[in-house]
Amino acid sequence: MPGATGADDPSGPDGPTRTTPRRSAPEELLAGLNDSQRAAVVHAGAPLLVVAGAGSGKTRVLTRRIAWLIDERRVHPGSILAITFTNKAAAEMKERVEDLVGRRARIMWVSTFHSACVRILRKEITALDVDETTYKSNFSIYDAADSKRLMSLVLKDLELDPKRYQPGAVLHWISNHKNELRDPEDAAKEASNSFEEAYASAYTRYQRRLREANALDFDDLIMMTVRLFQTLPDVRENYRRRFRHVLVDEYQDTNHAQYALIHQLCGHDLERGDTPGNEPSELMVVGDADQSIYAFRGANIRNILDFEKDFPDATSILLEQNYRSTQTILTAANSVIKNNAGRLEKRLWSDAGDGERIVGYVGDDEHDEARFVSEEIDKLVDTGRVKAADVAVFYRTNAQSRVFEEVFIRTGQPYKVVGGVRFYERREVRDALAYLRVLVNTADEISLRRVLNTPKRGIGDRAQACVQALAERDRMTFWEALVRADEAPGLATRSGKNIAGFVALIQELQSMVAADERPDVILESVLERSGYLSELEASDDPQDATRVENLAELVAVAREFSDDPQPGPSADPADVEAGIVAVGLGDFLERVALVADSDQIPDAPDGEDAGVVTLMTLHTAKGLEFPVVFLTGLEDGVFPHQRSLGDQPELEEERRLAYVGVTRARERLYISRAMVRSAWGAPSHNPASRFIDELPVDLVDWRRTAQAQTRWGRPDLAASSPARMGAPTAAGRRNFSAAAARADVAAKAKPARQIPSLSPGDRVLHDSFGMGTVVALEGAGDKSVASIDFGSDGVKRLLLRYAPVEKL
Ligand SMILES: Nc1ncnc2c1ncn2[C@@H]1O[C@H](COP(=O)(O)OP(=O)(O)OP(=O)(O)O)[C@@H](O)[C@H]1O
Ligand SMILES: [Mg+2]
Repeated sequence: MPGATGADDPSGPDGPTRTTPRRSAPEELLAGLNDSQRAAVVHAGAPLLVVAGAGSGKTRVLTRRIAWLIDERRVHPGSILAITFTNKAAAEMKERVEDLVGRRARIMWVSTFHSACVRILRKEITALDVDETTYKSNFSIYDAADSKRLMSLVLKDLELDPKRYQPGAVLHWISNHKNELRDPEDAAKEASNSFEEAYASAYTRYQRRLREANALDFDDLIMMTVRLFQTLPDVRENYRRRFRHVLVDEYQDTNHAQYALIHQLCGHDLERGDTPGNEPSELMVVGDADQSIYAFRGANIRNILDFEKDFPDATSILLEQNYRSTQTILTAANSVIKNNAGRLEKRLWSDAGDGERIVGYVGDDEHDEARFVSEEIDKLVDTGRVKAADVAVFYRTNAQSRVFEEVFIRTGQPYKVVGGVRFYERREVRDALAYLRVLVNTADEISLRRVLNTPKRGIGDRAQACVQALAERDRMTFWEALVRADEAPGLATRSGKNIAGFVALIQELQSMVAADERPDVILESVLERSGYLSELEASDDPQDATRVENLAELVAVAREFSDDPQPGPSADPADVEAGIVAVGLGDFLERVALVADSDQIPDAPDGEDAGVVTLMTLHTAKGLEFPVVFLTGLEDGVFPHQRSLGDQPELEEERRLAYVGVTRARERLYISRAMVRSAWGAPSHNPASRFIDELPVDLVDWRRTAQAQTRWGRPDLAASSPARMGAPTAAGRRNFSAAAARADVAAKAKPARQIPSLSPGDRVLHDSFGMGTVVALEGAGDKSVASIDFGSDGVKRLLLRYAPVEKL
């Protein structure tokens, strides 16, 4: 009887008393758990590792164990520390425990590593000596933007060339050191070239300025807590005595500093040996090495692989039944992840039945893909068995949300973007649009001021105040005053020069507008000539890479606008009738303003609206589950991400991300990709993601494949001859240019048929013969011939250059 295990546990501060009224019977706490799960819930003593694949109930077990500790083992809730990966997950866990054991659970610590450390440091930091002084307990916490501003000052102090030493890059380097618990001295010792020496001196100075500002950055929170425990054994002992139970969810994503923190808390004082009261705290960690997706933030998959080495007396429990997904979804996930080397094979199974097949779709472009997703959601909701809130749309990078947002805005489908700022609210998108607004309207002072010193070009607040004074004195606009800045009293010569440079930049760009240059071309020039783009590109900060992606997305929006001329939203009906279209920069801004405005509709509050579809990146999706999941943008170069294509470890991390994505789905999984996707420059034609190739063919029901496009493509695409553009029919008028221009783009982008690289045994899809298996190959390059077995159609020898076959 499992309940007996914990009944005599003496570790809780309350002792093994039986007088407290019990809220749940032991059987209630163990209901709905299988034997291995029960074993994990009731386990007492040695460190416990629960390793198991997605959806096997790790989080459920962790939550139940907390309830079990409180209810059955009489552990005081205040002596429990549970660590989750996000604050949202923490809130949910707390709520669930409260449901089980009542309000007394309120005082327990369920939080992220960062929040737990803040709480500890607020109390203890005054005791910690930091370079012969101390922090005050009301320290500030610097977010990424604050840290960056501070680093810019540091680099200026050190007279480091801002072109060679980007604040983001230096911070990223420092962050890596902090995650490894290396202080500035350690970093300096390790520096192997003058570049790193400069970084190390920036690190030293950055820490000093943080301390002077009584501020800590995010990584400091963990590092300082570890240092606190290392240097002040008394303080550490207090926390060891306090937290008799430490539980960590998503353990695979802890980095070294977090790992060290857990060790500090759960170790025991060797000097005192096995004396009473010196027992180590009970530790339980749960995780799945296959879901480790934060290596870029220093997460160390070894932490989970080495757990048994680090804690020699540890107990491991394996969970093998998946309760989340259908067998089809699970088989798909397993067959993707098994392509990673050096992992422990898991036998995850589900008795939820095979369920629906996976649905696949190949869009002409990303709009077609988004349209498919949106229509499919409508259909599902119409059946009455699925609510919009059951549906999640996942993508690899934030920028990809834009196309989905636009289609949902158009169709009136409420949606929320989780863990990301909506596209048109993003700082870089607003900056870029502010530049364009200035070009069209220099009187737009807000936009002008927004871009005046963005990127930094040495036009500070003082200089701006001088220009402002001139504008007021001579009653002109701020822009006019900028043009005549040399007359501004008190303006430093250097600032004057910088202002003149800015004015010249804007005037030069304005001449493009006057020459009716395409908005996308203007936007690209803005980003390049202003130095905005190069600053982001030179940065090592992953956030800046995201910004570059978002700007690429905005350029794509502008290019589409230019390629797809339509009457302006507020055009005169007579102009519309005459087919006059809006193509200028002003028209573009008008169109964007309207989309961006509907973008401001507030999110429906969580859980209150069954009609809201959830959009999020794959990284944000960790730990969650949805009845219906759309996994989009499955293209090599998108997902797996471009960066990872030539790099095995990075590619494996992308594959784990794919595993996370697939395993979020409970009942239905959709996978999709686009033939042509717009980003910088020409639309790119990405091959199918290798993760699609890794799925078993028979599990996917392709609603539309790459080849099918020519046969069953939309009629507007088939009729893509430019000659038809001039003579729209009345019915087709509103959209004629859209379809024609898009078809034109698609046609231009489609290269001559690519010869698929095949090997015997590969499954292929042929336009007329359907599914087949490659049996032999001969010849090379243009002369490659494949013998393909099409079942009842027999074996055919096909010249691959012409054969409409696609590798599956
Ligand atoms: N024994 C069980 N009986 C029925 N349902 C269960 C059982 N164990 C877990 N579940 C359900 O299965 C789903 C997945 O559980 P949970 O989220 O705890 O898995 P997990 O291992 O933490 O997954 P992930 O690796 O994605 O974080 C949840 O809906 C949970 O309620
Ligand atoms: Mg979980």
